[in-house]
Amino acid sequence: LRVSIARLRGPVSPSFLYGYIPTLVQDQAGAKDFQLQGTYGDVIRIRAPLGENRLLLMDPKALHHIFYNSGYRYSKPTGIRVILGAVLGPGLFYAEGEDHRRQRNIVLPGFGSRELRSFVPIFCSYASRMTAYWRSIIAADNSDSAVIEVTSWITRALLDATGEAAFDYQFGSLDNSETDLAKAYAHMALNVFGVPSKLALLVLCAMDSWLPESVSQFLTNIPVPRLNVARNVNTISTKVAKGLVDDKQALLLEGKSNKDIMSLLVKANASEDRKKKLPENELWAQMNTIIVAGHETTTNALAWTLLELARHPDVQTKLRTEVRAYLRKRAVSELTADDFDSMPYLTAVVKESLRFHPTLHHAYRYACEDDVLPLSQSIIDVDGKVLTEIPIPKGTYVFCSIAAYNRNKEIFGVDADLYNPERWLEGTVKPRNDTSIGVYANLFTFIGGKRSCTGWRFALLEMHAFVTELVNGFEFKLTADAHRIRREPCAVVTPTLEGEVDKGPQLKLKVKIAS
Ligand code: HEM
Repeated sequence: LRVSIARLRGPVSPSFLYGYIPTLVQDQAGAKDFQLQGTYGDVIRIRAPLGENRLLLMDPKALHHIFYNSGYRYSKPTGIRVILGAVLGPGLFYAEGEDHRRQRNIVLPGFGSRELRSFVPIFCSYASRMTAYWRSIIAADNSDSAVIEVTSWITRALLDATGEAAFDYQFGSLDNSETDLAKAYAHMALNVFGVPSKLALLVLCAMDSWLPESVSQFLTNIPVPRLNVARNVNTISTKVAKGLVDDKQALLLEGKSNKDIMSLLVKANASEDRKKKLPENELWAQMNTIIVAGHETTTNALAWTLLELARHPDVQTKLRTEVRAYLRKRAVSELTADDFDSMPYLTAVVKESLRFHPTLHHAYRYACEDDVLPLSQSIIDVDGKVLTEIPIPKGTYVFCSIAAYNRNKEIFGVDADLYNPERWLEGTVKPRNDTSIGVYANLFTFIGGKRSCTGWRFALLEMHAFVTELVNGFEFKLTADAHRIRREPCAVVTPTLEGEVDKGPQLKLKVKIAS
């Protein structure tokens, strides 16, 4: 098969030096993907700096091949990896190949369904503590409503919930936003990964495609503001992690040990079996990884859910009616995971929010060997040749578009571009089959295969707990500046306000005590 990815169709590059990369990544998350998908289909050639060809991919079969059939033959690109390594250390996000397999086998048992279901009371309790603060803000206004910037509250509630569930540790950031850890994490994604300048993108592309890994590693030591933030987060969170590990080790020596994820990791660290062992730096890195992967992602997933509820009052009312009818009938003080499963519209709203606003809009992959990608639908290249598969040379960089896959009309229905939870109840979504992607509901949101999100059940339980508490207690309405809300691409898709991006994450909603 004699085709080169250079002959695939794609947008014209505005610059030889920078290629199309700034246009792709400086726009709002997913915006260019949706536009290009409409013009070129599910496989798009993107020019990178100096004429390099990359792929923007949303074809289901090709993505299934990369994530399910290829083992570790597609790795994370070096630039992204070494920066993640600088923030989080050599944990799951950073590791590749055998290191990754070993780490994942040790970490996964902590994320089993039974273990996580036992965390539901913790999630419900932090949701209710957060809403108690909201009630006092509203009461202080002497009214029945107030405008609240919801992301700063949710992020602290989830930092605390993650700390208690995963590490049996109280971060206390809901009660005190000035703790070192809460301060380090505030705005971290935006400050490290927020829209980079053209020059920064050029350096990142060089790290990904041309420079040896050792040089890229060295470059992460350069004292520029973004990397200073990354290193600062790593220093502070590693200090907390070391303290925690010492505490858990002391408990273990006394023969006491808890069921939280950290206790499990510390036990693994004490193992004599090399395959089950995590060296200490990897142990600290897992904690950093779980905190960052755990709370930034779910915070934004919840923020986008509240925004869509404010945009769709009919959905919000229907959801509140279901939740209240169920809570009245159940009349218990503590909800369980089974209770969430008994509210189908709640689950439909959560699924639709995760589909429409995947918190990570791209997964970045790099072909470590020559390969051939099978396609769901044939494509036509610039020479008019019909292709049913495409050869991928070693070293090809692939932007796997989670955002665009989640809007595939064959899978999610002809109105996939609209927010509509009913699709999950009306049987519109194609049932899962052998070539489906994703660990949950046919969604690519948590990706799939060997590197799928380990915390997807954790996130779902948190989302169900928080949405139940929030819609039961409050009505959400848009404020006058809602038209300025941006889907800011900064590793996780974060709401910001046009013209005020430098102020950090912002989602202001009118929050009214629900009648
Ligand atoms: C709505 C919330 C969440 C979303 C959308 C999400 C999404 C993702 C995605 C897309 C990846 C793969 C990234 C890649 O390989 O390029 C990932 C990995 C990961 N996630 Fe999540 N995540 C969420 C919540 C969580 C939570 C709550 C935790 C832990 C408490 C967690 C822990 C992890 C870890 C440890 C990895 C690395 C897995 C590996 O490489 O083996 N995530 N997540």
